[in-house]
Amino acid sequence: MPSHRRRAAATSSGVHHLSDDRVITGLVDAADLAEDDLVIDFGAGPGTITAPLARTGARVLAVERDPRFVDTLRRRFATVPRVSVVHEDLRTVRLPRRAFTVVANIPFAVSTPLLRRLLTPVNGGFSRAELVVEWGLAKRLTTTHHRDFEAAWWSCRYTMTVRRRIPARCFSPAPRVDAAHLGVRQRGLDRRTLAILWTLLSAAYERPRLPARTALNGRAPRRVTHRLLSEHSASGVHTGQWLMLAKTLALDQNVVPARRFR
Ligand SMILES: C[S@@+](CC[C@H](N)C(=O)[O-])C[C@H]1O[C@@H](n2cnc3c(N)ncnc32)[C@H](O)[C@@H]1O
Repeated sequence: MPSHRRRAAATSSGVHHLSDDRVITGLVDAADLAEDDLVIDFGAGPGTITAPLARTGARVLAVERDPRFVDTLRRRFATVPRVSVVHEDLRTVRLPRRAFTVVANIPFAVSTPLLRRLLTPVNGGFSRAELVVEWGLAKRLTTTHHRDFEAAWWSCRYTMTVRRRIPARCFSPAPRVDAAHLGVRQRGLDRRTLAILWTLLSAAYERPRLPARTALNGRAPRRVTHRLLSEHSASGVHTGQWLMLAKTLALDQNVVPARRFR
């Protein structure tokens, strides 16, 4: 699509295309894809990121909701068998069971629904991502203390790193706020540790005003929670402390995690 038409389409649909080649290259390079890896470009638009992803030799799923972009993508990649264009909503499209990577610049409004689909389940194929997200969201995700259960769960399961700040001028048209290139990698915790982690976090965040070690009474031995946690409530506990506690308890066969994971 010529750039003036892309700009017009973007403005009319409120989408912000990446227009800075260094940012696009940074996203694709950071994904470190090997031939035949599976990578998903959610919100592929006219193929800004799809094209360099395809050049890595990986197999690319370009997911796009807007039929005009879907037409563009189908024409542009008609002779590239490694690219499959999927005309679906990223919030509901079926996700692959085999291991996959995500590299995407999606509208800020659907960042959290997408993260929820990728980072919450324990059985999915998702392993890592290089994402463009709103700067404020990136800062909230990469802090070490979390106000809510969901963000705490994500940050215990995945390392999340701001690789760079992306100024608004790197998009066309420019959004009102800056963005971030966020890298996401699985920590590779085993299933029992994950189950215990879930049990601990849900119990502590259910009673957010209590010191976490009090909220955990009955879920974990007091001698361990009192040694590893201070008087802080759930949001005052560092991600590293949650991980240490879960790994310690995973070694104790008397600790039984919540039913959901058994
Ligand atoms: C910010 S643009 C990015 C386009 C391209 N990836 C780029 O970086 O230039 C976001 C794209 O996501 C698409 N989109 C928005 N909501 C979507 C949804 N729920 N499911 C799939 N695609 C969506 C828009 O149509 C648009 O093409």
